[in-house]
Amino acid sequence: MLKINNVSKTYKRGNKKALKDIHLNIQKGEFTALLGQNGAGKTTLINILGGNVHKSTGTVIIGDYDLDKNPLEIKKILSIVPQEIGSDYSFTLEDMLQKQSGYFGIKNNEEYIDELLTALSLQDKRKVTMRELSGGMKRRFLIAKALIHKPQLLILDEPTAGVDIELRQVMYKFLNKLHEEGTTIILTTHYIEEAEKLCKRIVVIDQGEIIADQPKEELMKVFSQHVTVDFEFDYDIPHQEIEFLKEFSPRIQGDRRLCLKVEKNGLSRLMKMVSDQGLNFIDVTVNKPKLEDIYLNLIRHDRGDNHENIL
Ligand SMILES: Nc1ncnc2c1ncn2[C@@H]1O[C@H](COP(=O)(O)OP(=O)(O)OP(=O)(O)O)[C@@H](O)[C@H]1O
Repeated sequence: MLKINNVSKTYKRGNKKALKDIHLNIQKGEFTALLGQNGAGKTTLINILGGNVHKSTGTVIIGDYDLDKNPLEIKKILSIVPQEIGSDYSFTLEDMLQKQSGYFGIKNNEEYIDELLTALSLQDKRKVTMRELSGGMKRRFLIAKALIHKPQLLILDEPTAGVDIELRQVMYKFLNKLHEEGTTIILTTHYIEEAEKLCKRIVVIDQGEIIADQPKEELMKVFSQHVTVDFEFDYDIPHQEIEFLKEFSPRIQGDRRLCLKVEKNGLSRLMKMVSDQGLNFIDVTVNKPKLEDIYLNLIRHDRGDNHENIL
């Protein structure tokens, strides 16, 4: 569905290399998360796909079309929900969706407009103008607008930023339904648990490069060889008292919580060491890594950051 080959982008201003030789191949029907810190290059990549930024090198094929040769054909099968909420403020939602249908040459689209507004909990806002919507409603409306021509590939750039939890659930349900119906979806988000919940494949981009690209389950499996063990104390932990735990990358949180990283099969050895040493903790929890931990680990590793340990 999407083939990105050797794509790089250097912005003239500041001679900034925002993307460095990106390769990405996404199959029809996949639901992919594109994760990365601020400034990683996600929006640049999305803007290239949307034809708003010219790539410096490389090729992009969407469906059967080359972005450089058939941009108009691509507009029919790709839709991007942008981060910024800039839209025409003086029309009602219904009017805007009618106009958008007309733009794609679709007539008598009332039924689908109704379906979209209902699925995104906007049915009672159809006669309301954009100006009168809250930020979260505007975001949901942008999704409706992007879907009016039933695109095969939908890219959402942080669709749930600033949307409250309940309405995020409405959006998740809707995105899952689209995925089940066969739409290929790429989602960027800063809510990692959102990617964990929705997406089947995780792509991590850092400083303009793809540093991870794996099915979510595989990524989680590789990293779940390790668990974190948190010991809680009712006194401030002196560093010399935990020197013997050096091999478990100790971190102290808030003076009284000691976090250790341990291989799953090393758990009982750790517990024995702690007990032999007579460490006087009041609580202990064992946590499997979440996607968020894995993601932070990948990014830190890529940057050669290793300031996790305290000893
Ligand atoms: N028009 C531009 N001119 C010059 N540099 C730019 C331009 N747009 C983006 N950049 C730079 O390119 C890099 C990648 O930016 P980009 O907006 O793609 O990141 P991002 O991953 O989308 O970040 P965020 O999560 O904050 O949206 C950043 O260093 C940014 O400062």
